[in-house]
Amino acid sequence: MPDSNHNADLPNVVVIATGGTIAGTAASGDDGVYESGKVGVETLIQAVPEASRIANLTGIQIASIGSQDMNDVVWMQLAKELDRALSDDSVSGAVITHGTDTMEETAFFLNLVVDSDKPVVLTGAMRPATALSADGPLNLYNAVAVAASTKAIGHGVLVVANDSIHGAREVTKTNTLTVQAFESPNMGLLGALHYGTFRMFRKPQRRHTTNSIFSIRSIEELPPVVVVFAHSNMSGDLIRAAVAMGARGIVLAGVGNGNASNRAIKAMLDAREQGVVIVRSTRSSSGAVLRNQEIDDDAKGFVVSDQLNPAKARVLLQLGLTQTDDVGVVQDYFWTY
Ligand SMILES: NC(=O)CC[C@H](N)C(=O)O
Repeated sequence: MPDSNHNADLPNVVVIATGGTIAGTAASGDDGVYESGKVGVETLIQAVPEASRIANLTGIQIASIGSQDMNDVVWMQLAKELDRALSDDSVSGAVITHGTDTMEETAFFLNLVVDSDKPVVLTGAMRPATALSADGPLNLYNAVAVAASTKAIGHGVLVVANDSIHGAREVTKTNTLTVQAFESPNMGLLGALHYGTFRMFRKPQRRHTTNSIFSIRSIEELPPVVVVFAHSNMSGDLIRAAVAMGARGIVLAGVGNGNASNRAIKAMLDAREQGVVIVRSTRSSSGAVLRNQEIDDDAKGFVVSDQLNPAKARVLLQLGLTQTDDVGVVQDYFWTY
């Protein structure tokens, strides 16, 4: 890995690029219309020479996609490449550049399948590389600072954006446009940054990385799991369609306490009879869905998502179904991860 610019006194950090706005380009600095994933990893690294003063950076390009196109195949590649990189004793940590839209899902997936306590930091940008006041360069610099530091060891996979350090389990995208696009609604931040200097406030309580039973070394593919969004006048049609297309799990983005219309609940019970695992999550942006609140989960055989939003509940259910479809065991995963 070492090249002519290698500085033996600095930590080595791998930068794995997947695309997103951080690598996006527009026709001019004030153009909000842009294409994701146009700039390669070497250009991204060269655009932030300050980052190469805090770590030796090695770039790996995994994909060049907007994260709306992120999928299980890229996840497998990404997690296996990350696992390989972190197994190298000379590597201190990794940064993954990623579109912001589904960053929280990829972060949570990696948090559960990567078997290393070295810092893994996802970052991205809300403004393309060519924009006025692009936010990507400082986000990348900050992400490298965290990935290079022993202070970030053992905190699970992190998301760094806009001077904040979030945990993979809690972080969610809460704004479609502004640079302050991420929050951790139930728990708050894990740490805060100021031009690469940072403090960690706490460690995540739930199991992750080296403490997780899921491992990328034993997973080749993930089972089909879909999210169905609840709303007024909801029928059971989409739940029946999910079963017909072969879903092994369905996450309900329920109203309030993870609820849905009688017709939808009836379709969920029919799905259960066919062995489909049902997880009740919520479309509300904070709080938890707990067992037997409004709905008798014990009698119906449903699982509740605790604090995981529907997108993250989908990730844990996919991983859970690689091990079992026993709803008691799956429920335990939702209490512990
Ligand atoms: N700001 C962004 O990164 C969003 C761009 C794109 N939709 C993506 O998620 O990659």
